[in-house]
Amino acid sequence: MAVKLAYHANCWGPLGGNAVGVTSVTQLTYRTFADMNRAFADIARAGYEGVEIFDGNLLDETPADLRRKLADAGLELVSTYSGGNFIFPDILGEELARIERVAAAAAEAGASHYVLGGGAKRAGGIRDDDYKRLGEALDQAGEIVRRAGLRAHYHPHLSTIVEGPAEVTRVFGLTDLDFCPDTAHLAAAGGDPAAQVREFSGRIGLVHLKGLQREPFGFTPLDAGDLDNGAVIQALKDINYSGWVMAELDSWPDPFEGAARSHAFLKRHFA
Ligand SMILES: O=C1C[C@@H](O)[C@H](O)[C@@H](O)C1=O
Repeated sequence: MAVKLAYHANCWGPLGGNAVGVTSVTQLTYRTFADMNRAFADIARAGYEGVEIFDGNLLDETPADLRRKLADAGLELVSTYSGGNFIFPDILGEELARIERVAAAAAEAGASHYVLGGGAKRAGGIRDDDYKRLGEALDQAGEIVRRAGLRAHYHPHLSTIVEGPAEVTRVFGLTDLDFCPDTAHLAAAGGDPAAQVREFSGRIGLVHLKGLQREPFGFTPLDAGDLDNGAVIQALKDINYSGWVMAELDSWPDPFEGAARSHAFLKRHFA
């Protein structure tokens, strides 16, 4: 099994959104408020070959500058990540325009994957046809991403309408997109990430792994917390997964130390 190890650059500062997006949804990118040079240097020093960055950080600079910066650090841009509401027809065109802009920049910067999260929860609660709207929007986004030359993946996420295992199974019956399992989000929502890897064995082209501590709630490096990421890696081996494995950790007191610990864990389990 050939896997390559990558790390998300979201751990070197607070996570947030582009403030202009408060009044213009087409500008509503995700971002990490951090020195990306430091993030890239630490990720490479921890032993990873690739990196994922949020769409907002991607659009901060020209694709050529980003490519140069990553090459200097010895890293490959694997993927970018965008969130979206995806269930409101009035703003969907704006969200898709953003995805088109981001996909073009990501492709030019050398990325091969695009991760999408989201599906908004309404003030009045989830409506049954929100899942159909989400599935259709994801397929449209997927087509845009494919045209740019990237592979699109949907990433279930806490606080969206796709959290628990029944919702995960439902949405993948409504979209053709690949499944990007995020072990901590799936487990926190009551799922069994190893079982979900097996359930969607033919549809996984990128994986997000992080540790989860249930009490008090928090994400951890892969060698800590209550979630058995070793069992998930065994499931990936059993389905002959090959490709990028992306470790991540939204925040950690010493981001380099967190990245290095997860790298050691991955090396041990994929050996
Ligand atoms: O998809 C994600 C985006 C962010 O909410 C966060 O960095 C991370 O936990 C995640 O999985």
